[in-house]
Amino acid sequence: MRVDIVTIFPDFFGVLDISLLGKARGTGLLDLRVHDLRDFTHDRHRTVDDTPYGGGAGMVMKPEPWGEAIDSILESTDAADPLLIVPSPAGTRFVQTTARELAEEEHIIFACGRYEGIDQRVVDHYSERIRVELVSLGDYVLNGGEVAVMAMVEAVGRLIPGVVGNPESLVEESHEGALLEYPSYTKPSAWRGLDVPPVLLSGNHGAIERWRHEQRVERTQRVRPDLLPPA
Ligand SMILES: Nc1ncccc1[N+](=O)[O-]
Repeated sequence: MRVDIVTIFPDFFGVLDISLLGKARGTGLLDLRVHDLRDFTHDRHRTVDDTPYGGGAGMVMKPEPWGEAIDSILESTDAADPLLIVPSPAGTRFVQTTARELAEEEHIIFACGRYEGIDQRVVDHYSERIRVELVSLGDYVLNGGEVAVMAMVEAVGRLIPGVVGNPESLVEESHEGALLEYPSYTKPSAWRGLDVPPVLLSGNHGAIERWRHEQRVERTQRVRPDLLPPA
């Protein structure tokens, strides 16, 4: 999979050189490229935004640099059907099924805009040429799309076959099914007066599986009843 990120804060994504995603980049499983939007400006101040037509607070990102940046990426891709994702609070909610769907994509371009947004014509122009999706990480306000893209790249990247060593560890996770995951324990069996639930030390795999399922149901009912199928 190829992923291009366009941002005015390219250094923000330096952290993607480490850990699992860093390894995936090294082995070619993930071709991640970060672009500085200001490299697609031509004025001395490398201007990327301006005041909004119609008035109002904040600044809006100018369409021209975005057009040049996205055109340059599209001109360099082998993908038949690249997807442009614009993180936005006005987008559809990013959930685990979104991550799974995106993990099947050949080429994703992430456009990190400021919260005030990118000139609407960028979305309108590219919607005529490729798939464009506004995606929201959650109902809160960030100053820009970078944090959202970091989360999305991690959630998607770890699902790419070969990125996570043991695919088994991807299965019993929160949000894979409707239920949240069960609590986990490791050595020592006693810590600060707290013991590991004895069933987990019993070696009785049937009992352990039953206990784990009960824990998932109880936790989901307590924390996220909205995830449970209607009774
Ligand atoms: N919540 C957000 N706020 C600003 C930009 C992007 C956002 N998001 O969720 O993708």
